[in-house]
Amino acid sequence: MNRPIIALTCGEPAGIGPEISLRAAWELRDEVRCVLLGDAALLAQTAYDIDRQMRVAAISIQAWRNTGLPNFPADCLCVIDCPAAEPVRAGQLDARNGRAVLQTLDMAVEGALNGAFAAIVTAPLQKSVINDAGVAFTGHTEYLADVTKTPQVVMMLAGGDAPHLRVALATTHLALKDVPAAITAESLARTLDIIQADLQGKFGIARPRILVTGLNPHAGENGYLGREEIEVIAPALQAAQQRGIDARGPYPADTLFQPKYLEDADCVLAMYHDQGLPVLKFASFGHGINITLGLPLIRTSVDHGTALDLAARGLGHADHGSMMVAIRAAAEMARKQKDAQASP
Ligand SMILES: NC(=O)c1ccc[n+]([C@@H]2O[C@H](COP(=O)([O-])OP(=O)(O)OC[C@H]3O[C@@H](n4cnc5c(N)ncnc54)[C@H](O)[C@@H]3O)[C@@H](O)[C@H]2O)c1
Ligand SMILES: N[C@H](C(=O)O)[C@H](O)COP(=O)(O)O
Repeated sequence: MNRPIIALTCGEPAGIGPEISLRAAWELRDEVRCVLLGDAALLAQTAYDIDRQMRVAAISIQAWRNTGLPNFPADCLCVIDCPAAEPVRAGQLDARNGRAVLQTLDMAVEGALNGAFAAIVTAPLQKSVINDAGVAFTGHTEYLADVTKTPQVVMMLAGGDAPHLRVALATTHLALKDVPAAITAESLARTLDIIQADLQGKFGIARPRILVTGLNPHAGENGYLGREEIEVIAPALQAAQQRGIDARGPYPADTLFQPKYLEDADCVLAMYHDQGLPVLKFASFGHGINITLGLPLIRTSVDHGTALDLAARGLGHADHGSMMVAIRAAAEMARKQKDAQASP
């Protein structure tokens, strides 16, 4: 079988990222060739502690750049070594290791853009640690947009028991007080264009149906509870419809998430992080995934964070289900994108 090569960044080394990355990569080794990016010594020790059968072999960044990936057998996971600056203690954050985490992302992007990797899958990192290391950072989503020089991207989570529950966000990691000003006709137009293009190109949905929430309670109650729906969102939806996008709304967010609406939709566009994601995570925490739309590469991630509480208790407490789904989804998106490019 022709296994796609996927870069798997192992995230915060003191969290559950190394463990769930190894477990998922190992279980999926017949379907996908995962290349792990992280501290090689930590990953080798973690692999040994999980399962003595699990084999990992590491190469340096320089060796990878000079000669590419070695031809390891399928039962040996490849690691590109991005060494932590300081010894890692499970469950204990150390800002001195923050830059090594960013290095894993940089290497994954480099490989995805030069064609070495079909996609990137990211294990969770601790956003505060990157900031404590001296780098302003709000999330993978924004960082990947920055390093690939992409002016706008869209965060979308997928999962849940309803078929195809996908929730995209009009704003990402933004303080609540800054949300209204960030929602403009222009930003909504770009967001809807990105959702349409990626649901077509990476998910194979010919004419995506997008349901859009309002910003205010009861979608503004005809202007009595806020005017963003009347002044910004509805006009943006009309303009999108004229561009051939099937976007409907704005609907009250509190009642939109029920099967009779969702059955007729490929994606819900919510206005901000905690308007859309609690619904998705309530429906599917542990087997949902996070996808960045609009990038010049494929990136998926898990639906959970670093779970330092579990990492501190040792191996065997974290569920790697979301990581399995994220890897499989990335491989599938890579296949769909390749097919779409082959038949314009
Ligand atoms: N993709 C990412 O990089 C990503 C995603 C979400 C959160 N985060 C970051 O993670 C850090 C911690 O965030 P948090 O505490 O809000 O959320 P969290 O997801 O780390 O933890 C919330 C709860 O869920 C549990 N949990 C999380 N993952 C689990 C798993 N795989 N199996 C079993 N239980 C699991 C934890 O034990 C905890 O009780 C923050 O810095 C946050 O920004 C990163
Ligand atoms: N917003 C995401 C979530 O709640 O799951 C999470 O913070 C990760 O975001 P990035 O992929 O941008 O790091």
